Amino acid sequence: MDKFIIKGGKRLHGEVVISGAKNAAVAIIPAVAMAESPCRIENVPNISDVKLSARILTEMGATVRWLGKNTVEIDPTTIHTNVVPSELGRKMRGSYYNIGALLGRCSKAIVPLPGGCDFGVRPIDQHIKGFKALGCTYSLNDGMIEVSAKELRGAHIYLDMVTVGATMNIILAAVKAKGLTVIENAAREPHVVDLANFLNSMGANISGAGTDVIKIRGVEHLKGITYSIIPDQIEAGTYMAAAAATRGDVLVKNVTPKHLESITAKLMEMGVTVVEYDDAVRVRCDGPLSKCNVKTMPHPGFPTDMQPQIAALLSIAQGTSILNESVWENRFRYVEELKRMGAQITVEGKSAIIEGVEYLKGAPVRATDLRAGAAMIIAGLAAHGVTKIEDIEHIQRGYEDIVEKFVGLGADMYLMLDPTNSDTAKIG
Ligand SMILES: CC(=O)N[C@H]1[C@@H](OP(=O)(O)OP(=O)(O)OC[C@H]2O[C@@H](n3ccc(=O)[nH]c3=O)[C@H](O)[C@@H]2O)O[C@H](CO)[C@@H](O)[C@@H]1O
Ligand SMILES: C=C(OP(=O)(O)O)C(=O)O
Repeated sequence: MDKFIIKGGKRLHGEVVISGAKNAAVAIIPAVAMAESPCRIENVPNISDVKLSARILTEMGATVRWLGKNTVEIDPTTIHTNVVPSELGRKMRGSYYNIGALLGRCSKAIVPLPGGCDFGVRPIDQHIKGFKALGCTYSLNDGMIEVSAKELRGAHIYLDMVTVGATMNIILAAVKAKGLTVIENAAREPHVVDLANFLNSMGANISGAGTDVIKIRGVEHLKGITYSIIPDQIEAGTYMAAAAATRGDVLVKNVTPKHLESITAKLMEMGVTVVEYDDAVRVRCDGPLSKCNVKTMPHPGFPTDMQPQIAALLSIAQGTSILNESVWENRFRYVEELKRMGAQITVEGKSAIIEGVEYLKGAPVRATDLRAGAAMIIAGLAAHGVTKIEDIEHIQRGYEDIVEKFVGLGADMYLMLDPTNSDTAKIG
């Protein structure tokens, strides 16, 4: 089993360049299927979820060419099927965006139930409700979702809860539907806006992305374009938290500071200095961290995808902090791992009560999911002694060159390859 080995206690310093946003890329790549000519996508994060998204299109007949590490050219005109291969689609969450994109392309999609991080039940009923409102029929056969329509028609859709996935999937399905679609109670995350900007550049007519009412007027044609994906808010937040945890001084480059405001606000409440520039933030921490209460919320609230990382930080802050998870039923599985390192955390329902300790101690731990893994890295970097992190394939779903980036900041960290693991080569 491949592992990350971290010898803690090094103060991070220097500069780190943030990659493109995973949760934008995994929607934009399937969306290319609707274009009538090739698209070139730039600032694509080189991570396993994105490689899978591209492989799905390749398997469906698209011509996919990587031009270097972070640019991909996709010719969708050769796609010859509306079926997403089950063994690929099941491995990631964002594969569900193939439903909306294939509906837009050919009014029919057969896509496996998606995978992704395990937070308990992750329903997609709001996606289905949206597709039905647009005139689709739906069935589930052998783990494959089948959605089709004779003709997609615009509709007024009220989402029962703020959901990123349903908002983006309905946008995709509605872009070429006849007439006007209105999504109420829409998600406002930066990746929702990025998808809408991408589609509008192709010729779509979407307004209101970034607010809770999004209007989509159907168009007949979408053209191929060149587009650059926004920086990853969560990757940036992870390096910000790591800088704070190690009492470091790090310039986090290629970010949109506006997208980081909720994270910046909490770090500052903890006593960290954060200076914003046009497309960078400098994070410096000299003294002890103070306790702070955090509640995760849909954007512009504090992102749930930063919840484990902030827990690692609060574990070594002075005083008792309350961390409340309001998006997912069960996103505290990593707490048992942090406790192996000496963290004092009690979970009560959807809250974690964190009593800060003076320092954590290195230990063998598991990355129970993607951001849980990021939290283990932050804890390991700040801890006394050596931390060995297993199940790192979760981390590689969402962080490009994570070892190289942390080593560039002065971390003592390396990837220990398991020679018997044949998947290692594929992660790349
Ligand atoms: C690939 C991707 O972009 N993943 C992100 C996306 O996941 P994902 O799109 O799966 O998350 P949602 O925003 O849809 O889920 C938010 C909440 O709504 C509930 N819900 C959602 C859909 C639905 O049909 N029914 C329903 O009940 C979920 O159980 C959850 O409690 O947004 C989450 C919330 O920011 C992030 O943690 C994930 O990183
Ligand atoms: C939960 C996440 O991803 P996914 O929805 O792809 O599992 C995440 O990015 O933190």
